[in-house]
Amino acid sequence: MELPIDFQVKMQELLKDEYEAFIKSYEESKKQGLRVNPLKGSVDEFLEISPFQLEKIPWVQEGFFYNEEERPGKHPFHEAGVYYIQEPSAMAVGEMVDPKPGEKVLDLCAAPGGKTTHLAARMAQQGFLLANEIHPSRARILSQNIERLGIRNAVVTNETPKRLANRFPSFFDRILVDAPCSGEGMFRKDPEARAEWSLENVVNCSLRQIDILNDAASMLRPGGRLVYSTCTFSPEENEEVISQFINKNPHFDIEHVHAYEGFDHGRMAWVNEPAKHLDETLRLWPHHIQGEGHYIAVLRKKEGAEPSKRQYAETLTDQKKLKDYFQFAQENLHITPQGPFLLFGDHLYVVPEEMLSLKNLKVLRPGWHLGTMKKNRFEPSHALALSLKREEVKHYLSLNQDSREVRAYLRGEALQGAGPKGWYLIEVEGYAIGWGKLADGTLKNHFPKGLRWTGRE
Ligand SMILES: C[S@@+](CC[C@H](N)C(=O)[O-])C[C@H]1O[C@@H](n2cnc3c(N)ncnc32)[C@H](O)[C@@H]1O
Repeated sequence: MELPIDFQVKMQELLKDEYEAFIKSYEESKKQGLRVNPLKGSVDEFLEISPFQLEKIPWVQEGFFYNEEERPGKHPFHEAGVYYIQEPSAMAVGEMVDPKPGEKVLDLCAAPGGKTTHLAARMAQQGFLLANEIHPSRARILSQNIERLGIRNAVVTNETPKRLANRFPSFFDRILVDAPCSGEGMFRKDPEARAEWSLENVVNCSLRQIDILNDAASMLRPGGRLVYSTCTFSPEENEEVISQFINKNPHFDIEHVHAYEGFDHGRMAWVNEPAKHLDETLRLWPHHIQGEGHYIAVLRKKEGAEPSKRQYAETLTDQKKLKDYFQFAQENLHITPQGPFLLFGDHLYVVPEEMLSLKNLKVLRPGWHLGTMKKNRFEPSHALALSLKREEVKHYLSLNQDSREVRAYLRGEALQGAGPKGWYLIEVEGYAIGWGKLADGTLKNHFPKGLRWTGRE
């Protein structure tokens, strides 16, 4: 593998005796990982039917290594959001954020959603998760992944950190800044990261990271936890960013976190003015663990006063407008998702409790999308299907993972069905994968056109 020469020289100077082991790791193949989504079912349930050879990743509750020749991204389980494919080291970050159900959590640089979906798993559908991404096309992918994983309590925005900081001062219990970086830790995985790398870009990245971190810090409530992570090795983007930030913000401390076997610590000697406890931050090296390079710092804001005035989101008060929705729920569901409701055009959402007003912000998903108010009827959304369990619906059709029908459904074909008319939750091995609408023995396919397996087996 061809690595930039300046990068090699720099790493040799930094790592000295360790350099040889480090550079040798580039000859080994990268490790692949998937994280089971507990919002869909337990790890044990999945292991009983998993067609993949899995090996536990020690540092994450639901994480597994899988073999290179396996293709979990092309299995119907992927469409059902049963797992998220994620680089194993990256899974350590969500574990360090460690959000709890009911909290207010911000993922500031969130696309494509690896860490957001991990945070959502820990929050167990309770609380408010704001997932933000600055690039519009990446924000759309983030939003799709949130839908696929069946997450009910997330809002997706496409904003700059600055504009969010103005709206959410001292608000969140936990914030993740998974910062845009020079990507040195992904060289083994991503040829583009190798091609784009330069010493100058490392410096530019560090300047941007400081700005993002400052904005994030202002959105954290007193006593809250802020996690900063990168997938790069350069001290300028890691120990240096954290030292500069802590030295200028004495109301923040670096927290001690558990280091799993093979995890290393931030290097005091790599910066001029190291912050206190900088050696409590974590470094993950590809020659010490089965994963790519990462850096993680966990910070805590000291206790202090919180702002008293907040402008909360305006939600729907006149539920008469929702007659068709309630009728749909009565006919097809055993539950009736309750508000706070929000109508965004014709689209009906349930917004997370305690959500502030999003007026004038670019919002892709203001909450749990239930469906669309059509003329005299309600049409349930794909997001609703993917977030439902069998016991929550009146009708379902369960397909086998190897069946011809499941592939036909994913291609957008109609299926045969028998039973009362109505909306059927289509499942693969008990995991919801989309809607079908039954009439006269035919289940009309409602798997979204943009997601269909056209041209695929
Ligand atoms: C390391 S990636 C995030 C990966 C993501 N957290 C995950 O686990 O899937 C960093 C993200 O920051 C975004 N970004 C780029 N410039 C930014 C800026 N100035 N402010 C905030 N985010 C930015 C990038 O578009 C990118 O999606």
